[in-house]
Amino acid sequence: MPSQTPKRSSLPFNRPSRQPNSSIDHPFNQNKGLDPREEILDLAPGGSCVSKRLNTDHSTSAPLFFHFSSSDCVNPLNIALPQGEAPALFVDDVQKSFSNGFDLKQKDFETAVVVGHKTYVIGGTDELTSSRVRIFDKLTGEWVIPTILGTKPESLKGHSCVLLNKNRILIIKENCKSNESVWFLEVDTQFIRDQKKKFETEVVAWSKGVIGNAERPIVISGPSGVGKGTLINMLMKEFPTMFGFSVSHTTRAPREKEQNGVHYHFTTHGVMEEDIKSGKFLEFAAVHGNLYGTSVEAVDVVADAGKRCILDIDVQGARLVRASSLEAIFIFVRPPSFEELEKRLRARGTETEEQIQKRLRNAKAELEEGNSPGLFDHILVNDDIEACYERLKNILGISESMNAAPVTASKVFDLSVDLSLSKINEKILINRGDAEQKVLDLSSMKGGAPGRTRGLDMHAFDQ
Ligand SMILES: Nc1ncnc2c1ncn2[C@@H]1O[C@H](COP(=O)(O)OP(=O)(O)OP(=O)(O)O)[C@@H](O)[C@H]1O
Ligand SMILES: Nc1nc2c(ncn2[C@@H]2O[C@H](COP(=O)(O)O)[C@@H](O)[C@H]2O)c(=O)[nH]1
Repeated sequence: MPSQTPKRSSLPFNRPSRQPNSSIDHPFNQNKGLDPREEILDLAPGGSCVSKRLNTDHSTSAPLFFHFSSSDCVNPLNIALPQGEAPALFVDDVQKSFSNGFDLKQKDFETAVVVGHKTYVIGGTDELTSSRVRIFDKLTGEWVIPTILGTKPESLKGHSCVLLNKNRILIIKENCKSNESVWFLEVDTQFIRDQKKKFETEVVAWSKGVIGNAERPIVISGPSGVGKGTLINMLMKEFPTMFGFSVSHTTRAPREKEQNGVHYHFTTHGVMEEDIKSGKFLEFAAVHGNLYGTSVEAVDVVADAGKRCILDIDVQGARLVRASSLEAIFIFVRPPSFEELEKRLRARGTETEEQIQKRLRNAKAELEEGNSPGLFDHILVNDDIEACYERLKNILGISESMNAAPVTASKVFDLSVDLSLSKINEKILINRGDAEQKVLDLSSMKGGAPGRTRGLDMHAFDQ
């Protein structure tokens, strides 16, 4: 993959490429983040609801602890909890009645969290199974393997969990850097409820937590040939550390000089349809006779690189993203006239006459759609390219001086083994054995599965 964004003049088309090691932020979530009517955490101050493996030494008989010590973490077994120390249960025990107390067994790398009548068991006994998810349904007495959406953590060997607002489980990975440690498993958010209807199965979805304040992604739409790609390339060239391009999938054939994985992920109808069915796409649409779509991963890659994500998608796709709550800024680019649009499309020389006619027919409908109330936040007329680019930068609130400014990265901590968590309102206290306690602040949390959960802050306890 080339390490440079192709220069505008170097390609007969101007679709930007993804810049390796550049980025943006965010995935969206289809449930528009948390429902503002719901509290993120509903425990009384000082309450805790923690599930963790007590000992991370794989070679020893380490018991798995489930703590039931608040109303937020339902005790499905109706065990009378003693004052003080919480009871220790084990994953294998979940399906038993527990009428005679607790059977103590070892299970490495597994934790369990109870949500209503379901117990979510996260992890397994080895590297391969360490991020699997199983559900024990107390009503049916059966184990269920759910459909799992989103990008899962590579390995969860050693982790602690806490239930948030009865709809998502916060998982802190042990023994890694803080920027890799925060994960969410959504179990009953609006997104999960929608997906359950679609898949007609149990569904859970992973979402990686992003520490720091990522800027809103940018969706740029407009008719073919209007200059979207040209403007995006200018932005990425001037601000290479600030923006990253969401590389779409398409079933159209590559143009000369277009590279797979850089300008598009070129694929076939069959493969793309399968991927759509399995929930890999944030949005997709049939455009000019081909399928185009933005995968969840395409946006995540940019977010993970710490950059602001730019999506170049058609109006149908913009509508879907608007509904999905990516919480993006939506910009529609118009040509100064229809004649000028046709001139640019022909001058680009990338389409056959038949394709140009099709694109021009579709442009008429898109120009109408661009006026739809509530869809686009900004309309840009691309007359003179330099003037239009200046207006785009104004919309995004950026100036040349920002280019020199260092990217402010959140401080990264090492998270040791043997963590324990407690939650106090919207803050999670991370106890790290002898090391300094950390606080994970969820009060500005946004986004969520199937993409990233953003707006998190982690700092030392006394800050
Ligand atoms: N303001 C402008 N004035 C004149 N030509 C322009 C202007 N903006 C872009 N162009 C040219 O118009 C052609 C189409 O631009 P571009 O490829 O960026 O369009 P696009 O909107 O990304 O198209 P598509 O949706 O098909 O990818 C290119 O050859 C580009 O150099
Ligand atoms: N809905 C989506 N539309 C997309 C996506 N990627 C590109 N596009 C739009 O398709 C047309 C044609 O692009 P071209 O590269 O064949 O000229 C253009 O309007 C793009 O904005 C996508 O992922 N989803």
